Formats: sequence, C-alpha cells, structure tokens
Amino acid sequence: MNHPNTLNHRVIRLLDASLNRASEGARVVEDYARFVLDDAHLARLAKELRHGIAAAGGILPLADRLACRDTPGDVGTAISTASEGQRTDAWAVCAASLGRLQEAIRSLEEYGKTIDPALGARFERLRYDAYTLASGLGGTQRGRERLGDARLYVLIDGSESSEAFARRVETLCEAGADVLQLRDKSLDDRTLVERARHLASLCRRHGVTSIINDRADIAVAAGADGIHVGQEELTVADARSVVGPGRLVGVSTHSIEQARTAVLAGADYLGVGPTFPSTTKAFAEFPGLDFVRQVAAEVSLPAFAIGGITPANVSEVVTAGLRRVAVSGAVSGASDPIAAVESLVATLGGQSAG
Ligand SMILES: Cc1ncc(COP(=O)(O)OP(=O)(O)O)c(N)n1
Ligand SMILES: Cc1nc(C(=O)O)sc1CCOP(=O)(O)O
Ligand SMILES: [Mg+2]
Repeated sequence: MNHPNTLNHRVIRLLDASLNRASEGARVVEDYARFVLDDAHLARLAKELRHGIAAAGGILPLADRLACRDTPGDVGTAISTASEGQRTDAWAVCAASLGRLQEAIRSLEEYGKTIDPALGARFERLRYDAYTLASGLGGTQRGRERLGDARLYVLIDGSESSEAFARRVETLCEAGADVLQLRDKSLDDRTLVERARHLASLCRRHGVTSIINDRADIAVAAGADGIHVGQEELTVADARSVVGPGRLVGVSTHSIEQARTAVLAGADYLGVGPTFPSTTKAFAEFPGLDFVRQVAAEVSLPAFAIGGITPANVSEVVTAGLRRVAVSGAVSGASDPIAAVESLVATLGGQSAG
C-alpha cells in the first residue's frame, strides 16, 4: 500500500465508492455518445475520461479498496429519491449520469487531498474535462432537437428593398428551405435590423429557422432564432452571453480540429467548408470533401456542408456523408430559385439527416 498507514479505512471506503460511481457514470455517458448518437468524438472523450479516472484512482490498490468495501453495511444503499427511478428518455439517463459523474469526481478531488494534494489536483483537471464533455453533449443534444431534419440552409442578402426581401423569403420558405440566414455585409444597421425582423417573422410563420450572420445583437433585437459566427468573430461563449440559451449559435469550421473545438464549446450546429470553390466568397484553401467525410465520421452535431454547392454537385456531399448543406449562389444566382431549392431538397431527401 503506497498511501500513509494513518489513512482512515473509511476514507478508502469513500474513495472506492466514488471511483466506482465516477467510472460507471462515465461509461453510461460513453454508451450514449457511442450507441445513441454514433458520435466517435464524444465517445472517445468519455472513454478517455473513464481511463483518466481509473489511472488517478490507481494510487489505491484494488486489494485495499476491496478490503475496505462494505456494501451490506452501507447506509446509503437504502436511501433513494423518486426522481432516480424515472427517466423519460435516453438523454435524461445520460444527463443524470453527467451530473453524478461530476459529483463523484468532486468527492474524489476533495477526499483525495487527504492522501496527496497532487491527487486532488489530478481529479480537479478530470472534473474540468467532465464539464467540457457535458457542454459538448448538451450542445449536441440541443442542436439536434432544434434543427431536427433540417437539410437545406440558404444564405441570402438583404435585397434592394424591403418588399423584394420579403418576397424572396416567402418564396424560399414555400419552396422548401429549412433554414434561412441573412448575410449582408453592406447594409447599415437600421436597414439590417429591419430586414432581420422581416426574416424572423416570415420564417416563424412558415416553421423555418431564421439565422443572422455575424451579429448577435441584431439576432436578439429582431427576434431571430440564432446567430452564425466565423472563426475570427465572437466565440460561442461570447455569442451565447448575448443571445442566451434559447437561440442557436452556429460556427464556421474549416478543419476537424475546429469542428471538435466548436462541439465542445457548445455550438448548436457547424458550417463545414469550403467544400468547392465559391463564387460568393474567395478562399485560399479548400478542405473539400475530405473534411466533409471527417466530420460525418465523428461528429453528430448538425453539420451543414457549405461552399460552392449546387444541384449538380450536391450528391458528392451526400456520398461523403452529410445530408445537410448551406448554399448561397446556387439559389440566389439561379434563373429559377424555386427549381434550384426543389432539386437540392430532392437530392438531400431520403433517410434522416443524422
Ligand atoms: C452556415 C454557414 N456556414 C459558414 C458561414 C461562413 O461564416 P464566416 O466564416 O463567418 O464568414 P462570413 O459568412 O461572415 O463571410 C456562414 N455564414 N454560414
Ligand atoms: C460564406 C461562406 N462561408 C463558407 C465557409 O466555408 O465557411 S463558404 C461560403 C460561401 C457560400 O456561398 P456559395 O454557396 O455561393 O458558395
Ligand atoms: Mg462571419
């Protein structure tokens, strides 16, 4: 035994129980990410956390833990609350386990200090890892619930007039767009907020999600459903502090590392691109379909491929693994925008968006 002989066997008993609770909680969370979400990224993080807990707990030899264990004499086994027996769905199971996991790690951290201050510090780091995992799972859950089977996301500018803008929004909603983003870098703020209000109210009437590009303040002022931010703009946390928990925060990503970071930051969806050369925006590099494949293979947060996607090439995106796309030029620049929307929707249709 490599801990002090003075250590109370009751503290070992407590640490043994907390190690079991923590690793069992991590396993329940891992199973949700792995089997319910098919999310390789979050499942890997949950597994690493479980292994980290086991490695830190290795300071207590199993023989000592078992010698101090007294399950029949545990006064806590007879204490239960009504809510423990009720779980509405698999996410409720995972969320409850995330809470227990964090509590158990906290107990390990505090009582671990009585063995070795370094052990307390080690469990403290693991507790922060658990918080980050919870943020990624919570964002993934929220984004999937809010975006459901949304597949076609169309970016539009503010048009030459309020009337023309309203007509465009109505047309796209009726044609089958699921999400509309107001992206206009040239309008003054008053005109932008006026267009954003039109967008929000027309989209609400049609059951379409409304997003404002770049501007969290305008999303809130206009009552839009969310905001989209790029890598050089507000962070997810800063955007969230402005728009609150009820609105969507979407993030542009250009590499798998950026995608993983956005998931853990609590984004509600990802833009994944540029997929193909775009006539709307110039890019020096194209992560292309390889990036689409990487995201499809490991991320279950709603992810929209973007950049140069048209009715002619959208099937390549579907083959690469994503059934959600965001487009601008393919619809706004089309001689028949309705036909363009219908064609994209037809190719994206079929099985669930994932
Ligand atoms: C759905 C979606 N994905 C990506 C972007 C691009 O955002 P960003 O990188 O901030 O670039 P700008 O659009 O601001 O030029 C987007 N707007 N929407
Ligand atoms: C604004 C924007 N962002 C991208 C990214 O990859 O983050 S691609 C892009 C342009 C989207 O327009 P189009 O469909 O006309 O190419
Ligand atoms: Mg931006």
